Amino acid sequence: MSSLSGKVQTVLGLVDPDQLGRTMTHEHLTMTFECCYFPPAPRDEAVAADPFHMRHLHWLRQNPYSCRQNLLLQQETAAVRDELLAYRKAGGGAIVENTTAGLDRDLPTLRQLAKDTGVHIVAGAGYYVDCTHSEDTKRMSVEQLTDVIVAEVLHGADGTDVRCGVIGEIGTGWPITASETRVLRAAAHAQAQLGCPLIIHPGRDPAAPAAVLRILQEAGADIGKTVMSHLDRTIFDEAALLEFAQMGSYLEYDLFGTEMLNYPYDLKVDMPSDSQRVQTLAFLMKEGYEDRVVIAHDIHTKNRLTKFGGHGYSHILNSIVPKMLNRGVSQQQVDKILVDNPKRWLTFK
Ligand SMILES: CC(=O)NCCS(=O)(=O)O
Repeated sequence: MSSLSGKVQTVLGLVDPDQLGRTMTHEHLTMTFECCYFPPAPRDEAVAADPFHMRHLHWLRQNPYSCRQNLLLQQETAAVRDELLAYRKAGGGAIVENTTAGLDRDLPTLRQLAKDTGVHIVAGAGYYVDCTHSEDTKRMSVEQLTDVIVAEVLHGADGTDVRCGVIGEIGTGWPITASETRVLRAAAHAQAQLGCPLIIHPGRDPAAPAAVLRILQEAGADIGKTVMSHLDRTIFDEAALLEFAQMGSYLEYDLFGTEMLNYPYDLKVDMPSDSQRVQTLAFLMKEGYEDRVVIAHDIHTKNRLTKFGGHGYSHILNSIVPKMLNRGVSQQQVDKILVDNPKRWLTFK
């Protein structure tokens, strides 16, 4: 049994799991998403160069990845601080900050935000998707990658003494690359050593989540202590969702607040509305998965902050929870989704 056993590791140190309260399991507070810039249509180039005006709000919400400035969330720390204070007022207690290597993780800023706001912040260890892996990362063996991830949890990451409390989001695309497979195996080995929570960003294909879990399983991961993110843009068919759910990971719906007609990374995808997300949660409750569901907003662009007319980090607490209750999800189930499931997942074995 390690000294972390029975505790949650935040950027300010170990805490008792009961201290977390309502927890968003997938957010970003400071990061860059430049790796996923998607050039605008030629007719939109002028708007994309300067979109932060009321008259462009609709365009920005529909095309968040086509404006370079919008991808620099790390420029908005003061606004994020205000948002976290509002999140606490709305009844929020904790946030899992999923920024890993490749997205400009900034642990000193996370520590300062936790001090300034009183929100418990859990930071992520490991690597994002292949296109962000450095040449060094691509050359590393599974054992070397495992050592890095373990050190990020036990000693601190990026040359700081700020320790990560979760592995991930570990990024994968579709098909899964050789480098991503090595990182997945390393994440599994590190999780097996540490007994810690793990969270995955799957590729954009309905087969991707199960393919990732199979790699993790073979490498000795604890699937019951693993969150599969972004299911709202990945698995649409109910039978396929139930088949995936049987593999035993946590099921994460984490794009609350994102409503767009054309999802640029895969035009075949119809991005669901928040109402459809709530319907899916109600379906999973009916099917008996109340102990396996977690939710969040995955804020990763500026336009989603209230400063820029977005929904902010309190949207779920202020607007989605009432909708869930109105659609047949019980208060006890809401509490499981927001408090009990994140707490169980985040507690080291
Ligand atoms: C930061 C991040 O990876 N967000 C997910 C965006 S996606 O469009 O759902 O892949």
